[in-house]
Amino acid sequence: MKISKVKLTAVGVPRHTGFVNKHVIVQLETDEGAVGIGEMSDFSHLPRYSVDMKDLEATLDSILIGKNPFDTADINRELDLNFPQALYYYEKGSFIRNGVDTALYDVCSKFLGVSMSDLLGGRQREKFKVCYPIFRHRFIDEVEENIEVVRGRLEQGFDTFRLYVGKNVDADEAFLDRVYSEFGDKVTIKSLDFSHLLDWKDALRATRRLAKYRFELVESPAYWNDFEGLNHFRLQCEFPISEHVWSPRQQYEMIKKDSVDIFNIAPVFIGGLTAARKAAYAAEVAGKSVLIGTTQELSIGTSAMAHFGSALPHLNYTSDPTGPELYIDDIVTQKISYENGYLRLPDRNIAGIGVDLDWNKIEKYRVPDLSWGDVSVHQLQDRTSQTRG
Ligand SMILES: O=C(O)C(=O)C[C@@H](O)[C@H](O)C(=O)O
Ligand SMILES: [Mg+2]
Ligand SMILES: [Mg+2]
Repeated sequence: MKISKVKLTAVGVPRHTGFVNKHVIVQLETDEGAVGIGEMSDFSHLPRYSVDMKDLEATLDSILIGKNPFDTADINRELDLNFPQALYYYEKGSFIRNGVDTALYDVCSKFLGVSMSDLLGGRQREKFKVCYPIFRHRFIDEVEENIEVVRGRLEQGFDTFRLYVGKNVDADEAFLDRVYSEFGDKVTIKSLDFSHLLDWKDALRATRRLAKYRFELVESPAYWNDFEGLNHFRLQCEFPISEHVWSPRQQYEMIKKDSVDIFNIAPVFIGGLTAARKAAYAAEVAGKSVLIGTTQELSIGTSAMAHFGSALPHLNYTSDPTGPELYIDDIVTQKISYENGYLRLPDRNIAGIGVDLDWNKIEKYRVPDLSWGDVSVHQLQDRTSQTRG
């Protein structure tokens, strides 16, 4: 089997918060007729550093056409050379590599007539627990809006939430207080996520202040790539620490400096399923736990993560992929499904990734390019369409 064509299509899909995220759908056509799909998810991070779609399609054509899609190691090596790791969380080269790598696994599993999970280690589970995000409070009056989100999602079966914190700790505290007084044991707060906004000492002060409330772990409580800072935090904090993995080098440093307890692994941030599997094996060798993170993918990206997560032996904490619930719509015929707060894998009898493109939806949300108008830092950090300063 040989790759004969690469097609990229950009879509802009709004979230319930009003914020529109742009994603690129990848189609890899082959001379055998099988077509693989993938998703380069959420280009809204760093919007002013924009990728030219035409140019990218031509580059991928030149790398991929004529290649056997089963040569995932060789193709990933070449993608790595063209879109190298940059030791940065939101590096767009990783998003690009991820979209292509997903499509490779999809086309190979479709060709073989097996579920994508069968190429990723098989299935230890048919579903795994996920949590719903509560985006960062800037103003105290956002607390009630977010309590409303908890109320609504709880009714849908999501009983576990994660909270972005660190910008207005009074509001963070007020939110936790309201959550536990209204919902008590019905609700679990999985994590406080500082998103690298604070120096580790400031993050430690805020964590100590919020520690009277129940939560399971603390994420990204230091500036990015501050491996020693994370280690200092970890040794002084009773909660397990998680950090996203965005390059093999960064993961190596975190292992060497004993910076974390849990690696938050998302294929989009490490550049593909192949890279994510390596990161998961490295975590296992180092004796660390894993959870699956997210950039808030649509159903294609989320399905790929469901397959990836099905085989992980040390998926010990609640994971994050809830994108299909955050967006007002999707671009597949049948969305990936959630049940009582669990992400369900597509049926094992379905060959490939388990979701199909819906071209009516794609036409509805199609955008010509990945460029952005004016967006504020707050809108980007807080994933909202609100322009309040
Ligand atoms: O755990 C995280 O950190 C995220 O989920 C990052 C978010 O910014 C996410 O990528 C989003 O787009 O909401
Ligand atoms: Mg995070
Ligand atoms: Mg994102």
